[in-house]
Amino acid sequence: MSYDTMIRYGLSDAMIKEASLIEGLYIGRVLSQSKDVYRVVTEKGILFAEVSGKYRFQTRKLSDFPAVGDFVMLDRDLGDNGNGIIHQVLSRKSAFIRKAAGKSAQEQLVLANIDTTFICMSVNNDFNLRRLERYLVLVWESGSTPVVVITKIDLCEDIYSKFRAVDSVGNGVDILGISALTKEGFEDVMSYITPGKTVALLGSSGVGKSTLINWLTGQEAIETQGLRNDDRGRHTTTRRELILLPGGGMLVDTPGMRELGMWDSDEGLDMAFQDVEVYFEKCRFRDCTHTSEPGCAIYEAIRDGELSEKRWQSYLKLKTEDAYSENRDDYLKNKNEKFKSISKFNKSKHYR
Ligand SMILES: Nc1nc2c(ncn2[C@@H]2O[C@H](COP(=O)(O)OP(=O)(O)OP(=O)(O)O)[C@@H](O)[C@H]2O)c(=O)[nH]1
Ligand SMILES: [Zn+2]
Repeated sequence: MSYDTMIRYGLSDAMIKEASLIEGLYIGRVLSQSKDVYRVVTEKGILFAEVSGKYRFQTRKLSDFPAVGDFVMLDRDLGDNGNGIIHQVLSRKSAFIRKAAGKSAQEQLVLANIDTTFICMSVNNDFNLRRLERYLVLVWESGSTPVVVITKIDLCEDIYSKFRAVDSVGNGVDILGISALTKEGFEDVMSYITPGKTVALLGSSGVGKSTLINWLTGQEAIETQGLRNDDRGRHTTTRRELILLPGGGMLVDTPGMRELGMWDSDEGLDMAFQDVEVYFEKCRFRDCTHTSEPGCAIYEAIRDGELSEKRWQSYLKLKTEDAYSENRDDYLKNKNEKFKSISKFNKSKHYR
């Protein structure tokens, strides 16, 4: 079977392998969702679909239901004879989960299979390192890789200082500067949105996410180009919808941080605060609580100005809220390769 279209939409070898074990069904990817109805792209076109009755009945956790970005197994690949039926969701490589207060069974999937998440922050009043730290944890937790995108750099005289500030909390994540006005940074952004890759945009209202999407899509989303479109009536692009760019990569807007809720384990936090945690093993006592013990490396680092008191307070605050990430090793491996090319731009153009 040929999967050319689906591969353009990010279908991985692992997913093809997983799907090959399931007989008589077709692969699709969820582009958008409206209540229980999913808009799904398949090898042959775009159709609407719903989960099967059995699926609905057997699924205990909300987050096991399909969401935007999921690859699903359907009973058909064209919508000529009514809505398709989704029987299965293929294993996710990353997932943004909305934490509901209380029971984990109520956790809801917001976005799946995101490769890179652009944390967008503008140079003006939106610029806030404490919030950025939270975003970083949230993204690590999802299993996708964060990239900090500083927007509206045309409004800032000293972009170098912004880069350094972000770098002080980013622990080596890639940092880009863009301006929709001067068209700066386009290539750097596009270097992440390559064929088969899915990039999500995260950031507060007004930082320029829609502007960036319009800029990258050249005003018009072309996801239906070369495909049958079984949509009745005209399709207009809405929030939280996968958009296929002319060059082959995909883009999706996310709801704000508040809508995504908080987190519930530790790994994302560890990843985002490596610069803090490096001191822990230097404390004199193995079980140091970093409060009043003699020989506490955290205390000494703050005293000597190596670690900022604010940074430590952020860590403590977020630690109680917890975080999670599974892709730490992958990231570190990739980063070393990617860093060579990307940071060249940042370092040469903005840092110095
Ligand atoms: N100077 C300048 N203004 C920009 C730039 N990008 C966006 N803006 C302006 O910032 C404002 C907000 O941009 P949007 O793209 O709507 O921001 P958003 O993040 O999509 O905001 P929400 O739709 O509320 O989520 C608009 O007035 C844009 O014209 C930029 O690069 N430079
Ligand atoms: Zn200590």
